[in-house]
Amino acid sequence: MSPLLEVKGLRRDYGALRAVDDVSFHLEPGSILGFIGPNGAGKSTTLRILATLDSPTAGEVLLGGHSLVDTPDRVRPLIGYMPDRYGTYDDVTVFEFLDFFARAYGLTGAKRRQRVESVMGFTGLGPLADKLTTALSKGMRQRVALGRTLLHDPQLLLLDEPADGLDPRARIELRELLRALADQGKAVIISSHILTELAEICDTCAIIEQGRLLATGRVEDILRQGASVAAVELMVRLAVGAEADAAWARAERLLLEQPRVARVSREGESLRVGLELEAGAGAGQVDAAAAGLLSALVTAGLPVCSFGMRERNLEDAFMTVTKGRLA
Ligand SMILES: Nc1ncnc2c1ncn2[C@@H]1O[C@H](COP(=O)(O)OP(=O)(O)OP(=O)(O)O)[C@@H](O)[C@H]1O
Repeated sequence: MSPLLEVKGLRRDYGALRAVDDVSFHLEPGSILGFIGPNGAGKSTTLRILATLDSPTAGEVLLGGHSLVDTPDRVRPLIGYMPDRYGTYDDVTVFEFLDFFARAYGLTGAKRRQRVESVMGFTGLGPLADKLTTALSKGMRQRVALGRTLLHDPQLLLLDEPADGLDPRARIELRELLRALADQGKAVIISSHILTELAEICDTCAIIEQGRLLATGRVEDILRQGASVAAVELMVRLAVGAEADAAWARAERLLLEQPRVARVSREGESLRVGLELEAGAGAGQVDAAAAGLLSALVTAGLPVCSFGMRERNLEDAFMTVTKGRLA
C-alpha cells in the first residue's frame, strides 16, 4: 500500500532553537502512529506543520502525493486536526456546535444535517445533542472536539494529546473510537507522553526527543530494540510518616548503586527497576542478574517483600532508546 503521508527531512527553527530536526516518517491508510516524546520534544510543532498551520524551515510533506507546503489548499480537506487545547463556546448545544463547524466546512442542506447526525452517532453524542457543551464532562467535551474533527470526513487525523486528562474509562472509549476510524481506512497520528496508552492503540510509533526522531517502526520492533533491558518489579516495606520520603530515596539510591541497574522508578509502593544486560542475553543470564540483585538488596538490609520479573512495556523501550536521559 502506498503511503498516504510522507514526511521527509522536516525541520522547524524558532530563531536559534531547532524545535524539529530532520524528521522523516510515513503513514499508510488505516494505521495509527503514536508520536511519543516528553514536553517540548517537538510533537505539537510537527503536528501543526502537518495541519498546515505552520510552515517548515526545510523539508517536504506529501499528502496523497500532493505537497503540503506548495498546495495547502489542495490537501486541507484531507486533514482533521485536533489541537491539545480545544475550546468550546458558551451557550451552544452539542448539535449547534457541530452544525456551526459543518457550515464552516461548507456543508449545506440535508447533507450537513446528515453529516452532523452521523458524527454524533459515531461518537455516541446523540443523546446529548441538546446539552450545552459547557455542561459536559471532560470526556464528553473531548468527543465533541473529535466529532468536529471528523465532520468533513478527512483521511488523516492529527490528534495532539487527546488522552490527556481523561479518566481510564474515557481513555478506553477514545481508544475504541480511534480503532474504528482506522478500520474505516483513516490514518491517525496521536501524540502523547502516556506510553502505555499508546502501546495498546498504535500499530507504529515514533519516539521524538529535542526535535529528533530516535526510533520509528512497529511497536513490537521498538519493544525489541530495547531488549537488552529486563524489567524487575519489587515491593519494599518502608517507614511511613515523616521518614517515608528519605527511606524511599535511600532505597532508590541503593538500587542505582547495584551493577546492571540502569534505572529505577517508583510506582505506588513498588519500585520498577531496569536491569541492563548484554544484547541477546538468554533467560539464564536474566535470571542470574535478577538473583544477584535480590541477594545484594537483602544483604544490604532492604526489606523486600515481593520481587519478580515483569514484561517489558513501551516505557522500558522508551527509556532504553532515550538512554534514560528523560527520566
Ligand atoms: N511559536 C514558538 N516560538 C518559539 N518557540 C516555540 C514556539 N512553539 C514551540 N516552541 C518551542 O519549540 C520546542 C518544541 O515545542 P512543542 O510544543 O512542539 O513540543 P511538544 O513536544 O509538543 O511539547 P508539549 O507536550 O509540551 O506541547 C519547545 O522548546 C518550545 O518551547
